[in-house]
Amino acid sequence: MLQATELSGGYGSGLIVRGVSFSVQKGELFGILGPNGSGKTTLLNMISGLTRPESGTVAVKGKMVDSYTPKELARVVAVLPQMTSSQFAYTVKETVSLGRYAHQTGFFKSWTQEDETAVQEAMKQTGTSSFAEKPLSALSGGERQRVFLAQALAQEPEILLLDEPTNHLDLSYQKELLDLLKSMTANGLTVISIFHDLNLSSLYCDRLLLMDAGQIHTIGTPADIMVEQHIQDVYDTDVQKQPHPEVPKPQMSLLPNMPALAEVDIHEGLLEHQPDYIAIRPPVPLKALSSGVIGAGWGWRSAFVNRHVDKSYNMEHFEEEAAAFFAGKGFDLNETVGMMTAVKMEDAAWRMERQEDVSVFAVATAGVGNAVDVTQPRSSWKKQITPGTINIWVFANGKLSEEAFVQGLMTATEAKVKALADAGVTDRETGTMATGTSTDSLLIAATQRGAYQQFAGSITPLGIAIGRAVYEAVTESLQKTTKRRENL
Ligand SMILES: Nc1ncnc2c1ncn2[C@@H]1O[C@H](COP(=O)(O)OP(=O)(O)OP(=O)(O)O)[C@@H](O)[C@H]1O
Repeated sequence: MLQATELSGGYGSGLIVRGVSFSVQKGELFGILGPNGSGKTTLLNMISGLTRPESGTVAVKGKMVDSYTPKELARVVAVLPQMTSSQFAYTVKETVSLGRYAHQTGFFKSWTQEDETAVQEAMKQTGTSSFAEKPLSALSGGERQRVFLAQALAQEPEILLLDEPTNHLDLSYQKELLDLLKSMTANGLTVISIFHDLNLSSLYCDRLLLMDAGQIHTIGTPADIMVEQHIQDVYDTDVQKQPHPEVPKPQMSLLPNMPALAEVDIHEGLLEHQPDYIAIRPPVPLKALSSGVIGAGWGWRSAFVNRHVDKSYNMEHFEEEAAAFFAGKGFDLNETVGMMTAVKMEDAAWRMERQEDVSVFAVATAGVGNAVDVTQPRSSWKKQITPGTINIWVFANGKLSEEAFVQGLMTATEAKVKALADAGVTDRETGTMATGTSTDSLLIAATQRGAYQQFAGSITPLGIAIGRAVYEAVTESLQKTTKRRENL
């Protein structure tokens, strides 16, 4: 649809854009990224024919841009116009109607039904119909931006060129505009747009071109561009990549400059003992990965609670009931990991283990009424879920990689299984050694301060500390719950 070949040029002396070549296919949403002054607008102006390149060519639908008459080109390529104050006296509809000039023919340039339909449709698509008769001067910056988009759409182009179209738009209009562009590209419109927001461009664009000092740094899919090193090289800024929670597109988070943080230790002294729960409210939020009833998954958490419930506890609506309980005790549900167990809180056990430059504080409540050997065949859903469970908390006093978090979960699980084996716990249904219970829960939380721990496998300092602390805490809690059962 559009082919740029060896484009170079600028303003008078000196080249701003140097040797840029790329092609855009029909129906693509193609993003141009790059720092301030890297030449994005200059490149877009060359594509639209506004600026003549010093050398190189732009072909639109196989024909050189400079061989189109302005009107011919305007029927194919629309540019989101830049706002000027002289336009403020026009109404919204008049402004949008200007987009039709390329389609008007004949000396008197009469307004046809087709023109009217295109204008109405463009206003509808951009949500500007309701203020059609208002002057532009009476609109907010975001509303004006949408009016100019409507003007470009009224042109009914095949290629739409946009320079930071989400400028001035609030979150919901940014999404609406990009959803609209995406649906229009699905219907064959080709969109080439400059973006400043890396994450939005990664979410919506099919391909991206990353400019650096007038040249192409990288061109490719969002996954090709959203590489920490590329972004750091071009923007000279520290970023960290993570997956979008729902869409397979990478996202970048800025890493602010932070003062060196004082080390914090999670230890026994922080344990809060209540008759029906134990809790830790650490002095700083901890980065956590858990399977808690509340606060599962990744998050920064400022409270950890393990709550005792009776064996007859109705599990049917346990999520709502648990949320109400934790909130009632003053825990912020957005920042809390909450677990539940039939184990009495007096039977909780904990252990601190230090290994080289890292320490681990583990807390366990180990009830094995529902002990299961996961390696045995069985029907997949239990007849009756009862709250008999092993809940394990692993607090690591160190800075953990994501790899270490995942390995930490493995190491803690291995330690739990060994504790069960050594205690001779069996699966009642199969008579074989139990590997856990039917509803075990696990948390690993780290201060993210202190020595960096890349790994938490079984022979690393962190892994050894986790293995020892979890084994001892689970074993002691098992002894306590077993004793309580025997005394009944
Ligand atoms: N009309 C002009 N005359 C002279 N120099 C210009 C003109 N417009 C831009 N420049 C210069 O060209 C360089 C690239 O500008 P351009 O606007 O293309 O960058 P950009 O990547 O779009 O930047 P931004 O992200 O800030 O919008 C800048 O150094 C700028 O000062």
